[in-house]
Amino acid sequence: MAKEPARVLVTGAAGQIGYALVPMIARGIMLGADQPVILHLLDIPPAAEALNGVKMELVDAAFPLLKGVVATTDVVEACTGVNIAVMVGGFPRKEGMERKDVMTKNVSIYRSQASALEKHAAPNCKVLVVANPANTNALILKEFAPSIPEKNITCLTRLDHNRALGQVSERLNVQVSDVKNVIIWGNHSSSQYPDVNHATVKTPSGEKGVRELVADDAWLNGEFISIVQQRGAAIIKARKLSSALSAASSACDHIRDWVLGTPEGTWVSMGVYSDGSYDVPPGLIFSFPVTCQHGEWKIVQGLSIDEFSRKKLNATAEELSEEKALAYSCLS
Ligand SMILES: NC(=O)c1ccc[n+]([C@@H]2O[C@H](COP(=O)([O-])OP(=O)(O)OC[C@H]3O[C@@H](n4cnc5c(N)ncnc54)[C@H](O)[C@@H]3O)[C@@H](O)[C@H]2O)c1
Ligand SMILES: O=C(O)C[C@H](O)C(=O)O
Repeated sequence: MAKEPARVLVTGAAGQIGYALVPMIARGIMLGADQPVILHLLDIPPAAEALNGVKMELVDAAFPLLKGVVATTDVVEACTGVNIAVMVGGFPRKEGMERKDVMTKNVSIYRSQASALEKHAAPNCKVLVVANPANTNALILKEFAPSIPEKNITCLTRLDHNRALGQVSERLNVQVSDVKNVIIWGNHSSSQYPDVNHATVKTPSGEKGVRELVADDAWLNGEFISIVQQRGAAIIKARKLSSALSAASSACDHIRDWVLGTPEGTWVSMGVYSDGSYDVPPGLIFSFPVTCQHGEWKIVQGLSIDEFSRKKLNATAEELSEEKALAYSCLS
């Protein structure tokens, strides 16, 4: 029997990530090739005409899985009945700006959209915040939507995770699909810690550790980390726009794995509400290694953390605590 359509909200749908993301969702890349979808597209009134253009193109593409499009500038209409909410809407970082610069503009948006989601989304709606500062926007959303379970509110660090996989694959000249279990710890910012200590590569003679294969700790502890941390800025420098196709694709990866599960023996990175695992302060949205099953994520436990990693985890946690304080000061 055909599945009921899932309602998927994309905020900021007239923007560049939105434009890349909505056809991916309508093609089944996010929720599977057997899952019909109804897209809810939200943007602000100045973008209403462009948003309508996106809707026209979705109709023109005649996606078999797409069972309807609600394109609106009304947040209540946009949030009503949604099962998945991908929060892309906001003010993007421009060349030379730090994430903190966009904080004031974005936290007030996330506060008001939290209330709309809380009141009007479907029960058990899963939320992914993409807009920067992603971890802190997600935290604000959580704080102002207290009836949404905290496990349902996440932020995107899968793009950083995928970037780390990509860098290892380029360095070793192996297929990216053969690399797994990198970890992004912490903030989706330049303080994040891309960790390869538990990452492996599938080789003809079995799985081997990335550290062993790269055999260059100076590169792994230095340039590799900086490349991944600074990749967003490098894309902005090259395109004069922030990443869009890779962000959209990674948002699909995040939701697909969350809903449909991670492959056996593989973990992914997700920004989730900290329960104090790995001595990360509770009460932050922090990127951890997670596995997913039956629509629930679980932090991978028991990984060894050496002194180098400990310092990096502490630094990114500290930045997130500062962002949290700054966000609250912007709200008052
Ligand atoms: N977490 C990640 O990995 C990641 C990666 C890339 C970009 N980003 C962030 O994603 C966000 C979107 O990037 P983009 O390149 O698509 O930006 P964009 O400027 O092209 O699009 C943003 C859209 O949001 C809309 N918008 C603004 N305020 C809104 C509101 N209150 N409600 C609904 N829509 C609103 C704008 O009108 C615009 O259409 C930015 O914050 C960017 O920094 C995050
Ligand atoms: O760095 C940015 O602001 C853009 C985005 O978060 C990215 O990682 O590409």
